[in-house]
Amino acid sequence: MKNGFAIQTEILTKVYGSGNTEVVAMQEATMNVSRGEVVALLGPSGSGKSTFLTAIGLINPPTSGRVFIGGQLVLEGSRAYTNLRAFRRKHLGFVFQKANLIPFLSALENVEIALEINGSSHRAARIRAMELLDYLGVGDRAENLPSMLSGGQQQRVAVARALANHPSVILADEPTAALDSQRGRQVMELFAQIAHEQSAGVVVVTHDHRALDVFDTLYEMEDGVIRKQSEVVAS
Ligand SMILES: Nc1ncnc2c1ncn2[C@@H]1O[C@H](COP(=O)(O)OP(=O)(O)OP(=O)(O)O)[C@@H](O)[C@H]1O
Repeated sequence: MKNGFAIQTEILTKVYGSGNTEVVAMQEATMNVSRGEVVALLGPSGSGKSTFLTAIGLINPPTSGRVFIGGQLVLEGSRAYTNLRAFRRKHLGFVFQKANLIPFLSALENVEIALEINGSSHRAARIRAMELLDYLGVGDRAENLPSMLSGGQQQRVAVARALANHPSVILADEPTAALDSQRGRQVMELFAQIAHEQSAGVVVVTHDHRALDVFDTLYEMEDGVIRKQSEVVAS
């Protein structure tokens, strides 16, 4: 059952704790991300951005509400409609604030391993990993260990790893926090390029307001509520 959406959420709510320690971290959060759309999710610290991202990333299920990925119902509250680990590996790519590369593997091997875990042969993994590093502009650093790469180069390798299995959804949590503004902008531009060229839905949580023009859509989260930026401006 395919439709034009990479991600759809219906009134996601997340409540942590109970009684007087109860925190409503996310309230009726609804967001539709098309294939090929790159979205920024902004908002102050503690507003619920990570809670939302980890819910659509199938890591931290919502208390209630539904998550669809590629038109398929995957979660309804904490009830899973599929094997979440396998589904995550196949359909989702994650990029974090720090590249989190395996320090004793080369850039190439860091990407290869993501493919081999998913069943690729060593030979096929090597070819695809090299293609990805070239695509991301770090092909010439393939044999280097992460410690020999700059922060921006490491982040590009992390993006290559996230793309390895052709995910339909890419989720990034403050991917430019450790980068200077020029390299941060390049990484944001890369996300836009990936969304447009690979028809993936991309959601980037960011505090970085310097490169917002690369995004198709901006959402703002405040006190657990998500609104599209145009609605924020209009109100
Ligand atoms: N495991 C948890 N148990 C209890 N409360 C939590 C838990 N995780 C998050 N919260 C609370 O939920 C709210 C939203 O947190 P969340 O981490 O989603 O915000 P955020 O917008 O990602 O913040 P930041 O930008 O600082 O990362 C906060 O009030 C936080 O304290």
